[in-house]
Amino acid sequence: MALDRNTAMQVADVLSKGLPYIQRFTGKTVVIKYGGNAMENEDLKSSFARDMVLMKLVGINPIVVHGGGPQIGDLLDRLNIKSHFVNGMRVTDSETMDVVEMVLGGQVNKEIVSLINSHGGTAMGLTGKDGNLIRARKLEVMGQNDELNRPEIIDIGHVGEVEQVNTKVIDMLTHSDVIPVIAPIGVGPDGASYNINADLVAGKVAEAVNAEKLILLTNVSGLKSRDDKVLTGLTATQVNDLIEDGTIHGGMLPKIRCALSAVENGVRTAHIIDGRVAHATLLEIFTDEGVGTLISRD
Ligand SMILES: Nc1ncnc2c1ncn2[C@@H]1O[C@H](COP(=O)(O)OP(=O)(O)O)[C@@H](O)[C@H]1O
Ligand SMILES: CC(=O)N[C@@H](CCC(=O)OP(=O)(O)O)C(=O)O
Repeated sequence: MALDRNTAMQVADVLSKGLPYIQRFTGKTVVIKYGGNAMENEDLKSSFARDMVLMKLVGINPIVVHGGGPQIGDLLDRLNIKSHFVNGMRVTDSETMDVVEMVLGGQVNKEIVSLINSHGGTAMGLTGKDGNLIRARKLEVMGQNDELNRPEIIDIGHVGEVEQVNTKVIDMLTHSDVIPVIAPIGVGPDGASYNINADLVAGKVAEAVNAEKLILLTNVSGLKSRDDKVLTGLTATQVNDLIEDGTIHGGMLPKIRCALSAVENGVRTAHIIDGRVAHATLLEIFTDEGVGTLISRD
């Protein structure tokens, strides 16, 4: 059906307003951490997939790193396997690692790949094991030994941190028309699998590819002040102050830490945005206002 003249003018106006952003970001790489709420609702899923396809078509290179904590939790429940977290990391024994690998590398990764492809893109899914994309080492977590009243390293199993990202594999894909979709599983020197927090992987991938932006989709409207207002623009020093005075805590802490590390290691800006808003990624890239918190170097 043809658009009426007014609507057609509005469409032309919106497209034309996107021009400066397309000019600024074409040829640049943007790493997007996708997870949480944005992955559980059909409309949000398809708006995310369309955003990735559109970005690619206007010359931006999107790289998707996904989570899937709730999906791992669901399958563990169905299998009657208990799961708990230390410092925001899932304690991962061998049995849990098998489930993590099945859910992240199989179910969630392939769902995102086919979602993007069904909207006209060409996405390819990888775990950190494919092409040795994410080399990992065991993560050492400090805890308190109450009996001896001193800190000690707690063994949380097959949980890793990123040692190195093989950018050759990513370059191969981004220089073609392919959108890489990465599951946060790392590989150790002996070929073992490591379960890695998806925010950490997104941050390290963004650093390794010198991304223009790291975008972390989450379930709040952005980084908030003590009186619950979204803080729209912050420098690294301001973020450090908010960590020190306790304004940032819980699940936001690891997210913010990897955003900070990213901007301090070459990524131009990091964005914490609301994954519950349709087309959140597009709004963040193609408008000045954005939809969350922008963190930049000092
Ligand atoms: N200053 C803050 N601003 C916003 N959220 C915060 C802040 N401090 C702590 N949080 C908490 O961090 C949560 C986001 O982290 P998390 O639940 O781990 O996100 P995700 O599941 O998207 O990775 C928010 O829902 C909120 O409860
Ligand atoms: C070590 C660790 O905790 N790994 C995460 C990996 C998935 C993830 O990070 O998913 P979200 O981003 O959706 O939370 C986990 O097992 O849940």
